[in-house]
Amino acid sequence: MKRVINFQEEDNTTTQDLNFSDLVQSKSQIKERSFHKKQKVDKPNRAHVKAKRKEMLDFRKQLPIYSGRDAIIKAIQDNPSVIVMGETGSGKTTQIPQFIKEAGMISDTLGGVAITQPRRVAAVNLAKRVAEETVTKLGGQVGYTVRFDDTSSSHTIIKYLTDGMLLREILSDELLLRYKVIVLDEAHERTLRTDMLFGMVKNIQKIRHEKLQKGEDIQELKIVVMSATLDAEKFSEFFDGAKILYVSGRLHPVDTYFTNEPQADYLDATLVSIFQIHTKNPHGDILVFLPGQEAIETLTGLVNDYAKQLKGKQQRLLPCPLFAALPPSQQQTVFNPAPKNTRKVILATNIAETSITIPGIKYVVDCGLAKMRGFNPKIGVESLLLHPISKSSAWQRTGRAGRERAGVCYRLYTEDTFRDLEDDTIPEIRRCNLSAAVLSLKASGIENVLEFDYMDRPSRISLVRALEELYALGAIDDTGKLSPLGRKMSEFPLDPAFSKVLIQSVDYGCTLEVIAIISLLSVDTIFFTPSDKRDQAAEVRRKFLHPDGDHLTLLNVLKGYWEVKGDIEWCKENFINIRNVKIALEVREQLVRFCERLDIPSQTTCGTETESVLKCFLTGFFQNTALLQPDGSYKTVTGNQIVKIHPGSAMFGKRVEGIMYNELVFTTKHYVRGVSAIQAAWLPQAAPKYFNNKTL
Ligand SMILES: Nc1ncnc2c1ncn2[C@@H]1O[C@H](COP(=O)(O)OP(=O)(O)OP(=O)(O)O)[C@@H](O)[C@H]1O
Repeated sequence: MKRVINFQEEDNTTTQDLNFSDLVQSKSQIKERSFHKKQKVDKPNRAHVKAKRKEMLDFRKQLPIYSGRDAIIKAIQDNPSVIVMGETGSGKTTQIPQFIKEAGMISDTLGGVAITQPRRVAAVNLAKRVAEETVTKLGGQVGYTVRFDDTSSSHTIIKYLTDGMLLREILSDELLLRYKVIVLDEAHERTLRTDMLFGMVKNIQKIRHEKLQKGEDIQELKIVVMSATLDAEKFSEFFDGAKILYVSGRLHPVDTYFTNEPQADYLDATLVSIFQIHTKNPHGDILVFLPGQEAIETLTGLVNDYAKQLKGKQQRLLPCPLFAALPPSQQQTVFNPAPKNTRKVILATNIAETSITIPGIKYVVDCGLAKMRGFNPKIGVESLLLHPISKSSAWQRTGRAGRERAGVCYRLYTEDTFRDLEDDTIPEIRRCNLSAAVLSLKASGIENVLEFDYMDRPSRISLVRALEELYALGAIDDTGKLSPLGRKMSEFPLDPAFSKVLIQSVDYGCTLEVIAIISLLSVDTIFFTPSDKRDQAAEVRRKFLHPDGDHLTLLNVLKGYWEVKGDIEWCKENFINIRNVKIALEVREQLVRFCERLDIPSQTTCGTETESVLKCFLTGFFQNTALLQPDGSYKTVTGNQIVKIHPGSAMFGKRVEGIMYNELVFTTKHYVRGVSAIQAAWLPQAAPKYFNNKTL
């Protein structure tokens, strides 16, 4: 190891103060009564089930939230909306839905409870846990629904689902009649979808109330908003003066340490901390928060290398990556217990930041950084930059320890740095491209998106830009109404431009190619470029390069991969990132299934007519184009921005009449990625309405 990091214990008076006042502590008066079972249990299992129920009930009773059970039930019964603030791990997400059920507020006839989560991995694992606590089969009383995976059934009355899935359900059940209670969990995250749900669910509650007043046979909708770290007053105000409940206490303590000095290199600091914990601290798995996939992969390699050098009778150290692009089956493996004599070190992005309990975790290492998406609506440039996290994120990260036993959190920044952090992360709705959100609002019947009830209103220019983009894509008509094409686009779990390309691919006869390319573009990169072998990797990969650019180059790699049936040695020799190719192939399968469901023939192929593929992509990306200037630079058709082709592109250093790109990202310069050659004459064909009045 190169060096040691000195940590300083936190100053309890300043950093532990989360303002959890107004304790809900009255002892539960309600007798447990609601573990009635639906499924048949064989006789020999009865004793086991009974014992399991008792064990689970005993566990639940220890959770801080359990003592506030009566007060929580009463608040939900007496108020249309309730905000619940409770420390991480206090039991909000797993217990409140069970309390609601035990109080008889939900049933097959009254409607169930939906609990939204910003991330699928949380929805899946919470449903599994609550099924275990209720000693029922997953998919019975308790289930989950996430993209491409639904374990809920007609008997499910406690359903965990991603915010995106609830938005999708509104498309087919506009008053969410299947639910009596909607729980919006981890509200502090302020994802774009959760923010849209705030306004939509509030509106649905109002409509249901009005209908009830008119004597219609309908249930009031109850709304519960939960988090450990949110501005409760602000939420209460938005939800018409919702009652606020504070739940104090956590199950196990977490000691928090800061570094004495700022750390110049967060990767190095993380590596040193992992080994310090591993060599000096008692047993317990480690959860490390890192900003992105690249950092995770680098560190996985480094941990493996250094672990081999450990002397003596050390436990093994097993790095386990966890990031959104990993296939769900691989994500699930971090929840498995570590093999004997092994310490797991989970290297995760902020997908592990909220809601989840990873068994075995005792130590959390927080590098204090996250990659944040930004969007400049004036020029349509997205950015993905490294940012310090907010205090709220830091507390959530800390809260992943102390869930099964006492824990320790090492923050790789100083206490002064922590004090200077923003309280909350800026809501996504204020910093993202809104075209997908606006399409979704329109599809759920909200005509005037400018006047929608936003908790934090996005800038007018972002909304107008999104409307313009959707109009140009043909998703909305001259009057702003959703077109039949727009409705179809809203059914896809893709950005609007990609959905349009996929729908158009039928006319261009290249759906097979388009699905493959979209899948390959969905991962960071399918190439593997070690820093010490850059030139060798570039040389070896020349054989895949297609003269027309990245889209067809990706297809060439996939063809090569299929020819050798995904041979590992072939991938190594050719510097192909086998794991990312596999992830892309899973996405591909999902998209094929999606097309089948929407009656889109997914097998049409243009064979060697590759021009069709590029023309087809242009129907979605005609605004992401740039033309060659006399001085050799490229200037965007929309926005007149000078852009550079990313060095990793097949088009790098080439001069062609025009280029189309999938992404324009600002990192150190305005770089375009996913680039292919086009002809200016193709543009009016791809988007006649848009280019009608433009001179190219
Ligand atoms: N999958 C699991 N395996 C083991 N224990 C679990 C699991 N899920 C939850 N628990 C236990 O239940 C407790 C309560 O978890 P729950 O998710 O309900 O808390 P929470 O208040 O919603 O936390 P957060 O704010 O972090 O989402 C945890 O602290 C942990 O002890």
